[in-house]
Amino acid sequence: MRKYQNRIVIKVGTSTLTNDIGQNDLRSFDRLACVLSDLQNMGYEIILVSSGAIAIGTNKLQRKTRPAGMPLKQAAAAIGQCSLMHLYDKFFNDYDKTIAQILLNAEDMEVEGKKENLINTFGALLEMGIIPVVNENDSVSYTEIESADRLFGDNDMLSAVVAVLCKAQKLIIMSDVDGFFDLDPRLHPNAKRLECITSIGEEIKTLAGGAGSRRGTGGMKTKLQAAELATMQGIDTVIINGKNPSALYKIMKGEKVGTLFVGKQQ
Ligand SMILES: Nc1ncnc2c1ncn2[C@@H]1O[C@H](COP(=O)(O)OP(=O)(O)O)[C@@H](O)[C@H]1O
Ligand SMILES: N[C@@H](CCC(=O)OP(=O)(O)O)C(=O)O
Repeated sequence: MRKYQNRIVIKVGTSTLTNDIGQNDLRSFDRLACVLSDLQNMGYEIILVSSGAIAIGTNKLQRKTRPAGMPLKQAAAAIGQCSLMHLYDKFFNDYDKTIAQILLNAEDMEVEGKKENLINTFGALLEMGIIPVVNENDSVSYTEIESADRLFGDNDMLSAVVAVLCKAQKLIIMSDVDGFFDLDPRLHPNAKRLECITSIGEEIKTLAGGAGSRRGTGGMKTKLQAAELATMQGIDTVIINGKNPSALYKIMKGEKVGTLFVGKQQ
């Protein structure tokens, strides 16, 4: 697959955008907007895939825990998506950047006409120097929130699908840990980070556990699935800690940060 050398897809998870008591982590939003705007000033084309709608909506509804029933989860996503985009708009605006919202579901990519439209929309936005902010269209697709195998029920996977669709050079997945470890670092303090993974075999898959916080979904399992999809198409995928987005500068310089999954030679 021919790729756009300066195009990068960055995915940020709920665990980075909200704090331990479920409130919006404004410093995280600000740091992220600053670094992504700066990278765009350096000539990179940026596509942001952002989770957070359900958690932010839950917070806005003054509920302590994520709603259990599907209609309420979808309602929370609809409420939270507005706040999420308002926050991004505000922080990116501080750095003179315009953003655009794209809500989509994995099945949209399977319909040829829709796929073409999406490619054209992304292309037009990027050409105008606008930063697309993508999330699942949670209020119309319950499979995205609660599918049994979660293959497409997660923004990790959606970010890989977007990276392939947009022929990105790199996919960066930001989480609340420093990368992919040989054991879940929250449960095993002595777990070791793997710096570079050239092939995602069964051995690696058994190391990936589920979500670490009550706010995150999917954990490393879905990040690994995303890395597998992207690397198969030759897209290097890096998992880093979202609390330190300035690590992105290092990645662009080819320095080792987090865990790199090397894209297959095409
Ligand atoms: N092998 C592993 N290496 C690193 N983290 C892991 C691993 N297995 C499970 N995890 C868990 O995955 C969590 C990150 O995923 P998740 O909770 O879904 O967050 P996010 O909102 O960033 O997607 C970490 O907090 C960690 O507890
Ligand atoms: N679309 C959902 C995100 C679901 C999801 O994948 O969350 P996360 O594991 O934090 O990336 C939302 O915006 O709340």
